[in-house]
Amino acid sequence: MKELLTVNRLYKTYRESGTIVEAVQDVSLSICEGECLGLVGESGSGKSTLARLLLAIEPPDSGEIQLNGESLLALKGSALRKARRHFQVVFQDPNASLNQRLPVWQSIMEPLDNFPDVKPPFLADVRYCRRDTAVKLLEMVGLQAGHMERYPHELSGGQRQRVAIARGISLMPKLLICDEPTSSLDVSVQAQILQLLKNLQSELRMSYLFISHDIVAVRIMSDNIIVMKEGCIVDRFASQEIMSPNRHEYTQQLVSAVK
Ligand SMILES: Nc1ncnc2c1ncn2[C@@H]1O[C@H](COP(=O)(O)OP(=O)(O)OP(=O)(O)O)[C@@H](O)[C@H]1O
Repeated sequence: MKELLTVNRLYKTYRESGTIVEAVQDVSLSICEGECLGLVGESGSGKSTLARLLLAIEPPDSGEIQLNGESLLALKGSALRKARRHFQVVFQDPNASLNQRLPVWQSIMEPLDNFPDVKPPFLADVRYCRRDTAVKLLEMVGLQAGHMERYPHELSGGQRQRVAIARGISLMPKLLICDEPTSSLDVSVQAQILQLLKNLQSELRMSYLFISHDIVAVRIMSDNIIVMKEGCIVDRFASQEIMSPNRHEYTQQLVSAVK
C-alpha cells in the first residue's frame, strides 16, 4: 500500500507556570492509503496534541510531517489552506464543530462552501444544489432530509455526531482524524457510530487515524495500532497481534483492564 502520511521525529513541549510538559516526544509514524491506524493511550498521553500537530492547528517544536511525500510544515497561506482539505477531523464533542445557531444542514455545508471548487465524485449528481448536497450527506450518515432544518440541540448525541461525521467526510478527505468520536455517547450508540465510520471508510477509501483511550474500540476499527504513554510511542503492532505475549507491558495493562 502507498504511504499517505509520514511523520518523523515530532516533538511538542508546553511550558505553563514554570512546569514543562513534554506532550509529544520523538513520535514517528506512517499511515498508508486506506489504512486505519489506531492510537491508544490514557488521558494526558499526548494523543490530542499529536492530532493538533497533524491538523496544523499548532506547529511542532521540531520534526517533519509529509503528505504524499510533500512537507506540510513548509506550507503557508493558501497552499496550507488547500492542503487542509485533505485532513478533516471528527471530535469527541460534536458541538465543537456545529454552530448552535445554525440549522444542521448549513453546518454540514460549511466545508464545501469554503472549497467551492471541490467536487467529490460521490456528490457529483447533487453538488450544483446546496440543499440536495446536504440531504445526500445526511442520508450517507443514516439521517434523513427531515433532520435538515433542526438545530443541534434538537438532535440526540448520536445524531449530532452523525452530523459532525457528515461534515468530516464532505470534502472526501484523504485522512479523517477521529479523536475519541464515541467517548461522549451512550454505549448502545457507540457501536452504531463505529460501524458507520467503518462503512464510510471503505466506501470513500479514506485513511483514518482513530484516537481513543478505549482499546476495544481501537481494536475493532484499526489495521495497525500505536500505543502512547507520556508523549512517547511505547508499542506498535498489527491489530491482530494485540494479545501477543510480545506486547509492551503497558499495552498488556490496557488490555487486561477491559478483560
Ligand atoms: N495548550 C496546552 N498548554 C499546556 N499544556 C498542554 C496543552 N495541551 C496539552 N497539554 C498537556 O500535554 C499533555 C498531553 O495532553 P493531550 O491532551 O495531548 O493528552 P490526551 O492523551 O489527548 O488526553 P485526553 O485523552 O485526556 O484528551 C497533558 O499533560 C496536557 O496537560
